[in-house]
Amino acid sequence: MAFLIVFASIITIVSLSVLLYKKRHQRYYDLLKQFPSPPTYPIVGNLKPSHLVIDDFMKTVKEVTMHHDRVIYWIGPKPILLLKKFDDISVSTDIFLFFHSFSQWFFARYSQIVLNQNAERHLSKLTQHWFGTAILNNTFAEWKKSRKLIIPAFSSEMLEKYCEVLNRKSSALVDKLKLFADSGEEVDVRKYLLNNNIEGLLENITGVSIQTKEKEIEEFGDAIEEFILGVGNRALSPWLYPDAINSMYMKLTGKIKLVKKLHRLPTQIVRENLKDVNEKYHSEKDDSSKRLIDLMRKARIQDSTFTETRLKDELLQLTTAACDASSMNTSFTLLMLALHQDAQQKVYEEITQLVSEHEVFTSDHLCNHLKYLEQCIRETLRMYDPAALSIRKSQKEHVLKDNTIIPSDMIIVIMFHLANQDTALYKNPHKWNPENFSEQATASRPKGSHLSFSMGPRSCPGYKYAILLNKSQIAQIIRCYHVKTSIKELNPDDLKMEVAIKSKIGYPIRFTPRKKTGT
Ligand code: HEM
Repeated sequence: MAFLIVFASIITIVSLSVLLYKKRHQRYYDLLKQFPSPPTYPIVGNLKPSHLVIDDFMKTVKEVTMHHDRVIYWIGPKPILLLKKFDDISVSTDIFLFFHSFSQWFFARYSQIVLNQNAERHLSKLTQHWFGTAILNNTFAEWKKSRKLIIPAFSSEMLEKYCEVLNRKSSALVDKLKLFADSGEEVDVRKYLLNNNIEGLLENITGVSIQTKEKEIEEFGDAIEEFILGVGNRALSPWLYPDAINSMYMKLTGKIKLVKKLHRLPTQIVRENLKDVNEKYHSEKDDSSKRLIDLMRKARIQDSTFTETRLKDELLQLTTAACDASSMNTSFTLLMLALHQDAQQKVYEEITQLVSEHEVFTSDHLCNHLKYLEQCIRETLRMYDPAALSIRKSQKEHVLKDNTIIPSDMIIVIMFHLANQDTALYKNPHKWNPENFSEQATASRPKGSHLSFSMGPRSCPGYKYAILLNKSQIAQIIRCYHVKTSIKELNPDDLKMEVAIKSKIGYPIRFTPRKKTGT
């Protein structure tokens, strides 16, 4: 009798579990039917061999999303939702949308705005092996702490202080380019910009010049570039997802050396600045400083989860996010100014009206002036996004504006780059036109529709720093040099999409001293 009762109980529990599992997943699969999908094949789903080539990734995304704003793409049995419409993904501050989303939340406990709700990045674990664990790839709870640590270091008050270093570094960059200007040689500027950005950011973070570490900066810059390529490759190679296999692959291919190179400089900086943390902090008696290194010192004392290793990882991830993206944007903007001589002349006139020949740029110049240059920078960001996409996982169901429901537990690829090319927002989205960011044109679009820095809780904390840095570099270069390029135009086929949109043909620029040309 007892046996029968146990047996019946087991059968009931198993049956109920299966039923519940089916019920839960039934809804998931029913909801997927709302979205279009390309024709699928057994086992592989929508995956084709050409889709796994990193250089062709942009073609794949465009091909898959060509006819629909929302598409389900099957990688084998795993569905991924691709979104490219601003309305679906962004957090508009428009009053109508605010009330719309509030009523949705109030009545349905859902929200249609993906970026506002999904703070967890998907595939974060794939980077931890190389990149440590910090703001970009930590768990939700730990990410919140990282963000709290970093945000005050990029407040408006701190940004004003950083401008002196930015201007000094940009001036050093102009001096470096003189070598190429004298020889008349065309040069790919990106590498110089990346190293210049690293030097400036680390000086602003620590308050100490790291100019003496030229070799280490160069090694770090190379490692950042190699790392970004490696992560893109791993994301497109599911067989490398298990850490053990990836580890073996890295050892066999010698990529393990890259990890050492990537961590060497941040480790040195954290060790030099945070050893004897208690004495240093107390002796300085300055607990109001918002410089990142001081915030890190305080965090080290007050919160045991901020170990030396974690702070090193925070520094590594922040520097990587900041310097690579900014160097891409300055490179593309210089290339655009070289291709659009009329815009370059306008930028030059704006600079010469603001400052005299040898006058040093101030924080006021960078923060409050050079509006046309800023339009050129923003338009370049829109067309050549340094962060083209983000991958999130929905934590709960989301109701979109037209009542379509995104299932919970869904991997969502948010295509910032395609959202920035929307014909509903920009008349001629594939043409570089700084007037897209004139005051009038900006006011005519919904607020928050330009997504190059993302929106919502995981948006870029360094966006103002990025604009100031790029303004400082370009203003100083254009004041001294006339820029030209041998490229006739940049076609879609000349571009590739890693995490960033990049030029396959580089960023070749010829610098001619202004006095020689008389312009
Ligand atoms: C042109 C330059 C830049 C662009 C286009 C850019 C773009 C972005 C975007 C789109 C995201 C969010 C990705 C997502 O939603 O998943 C992001 C995140 C981030 N950016 Fe930037 N960024 C730039 C420069 C900077 C700078 C200068 C800094 C620091 C000084 C910085 C630090 C970060 C950090 C730490 C995150 C992660 C935020 C988080 O996960 O909460 N970025 N950036």
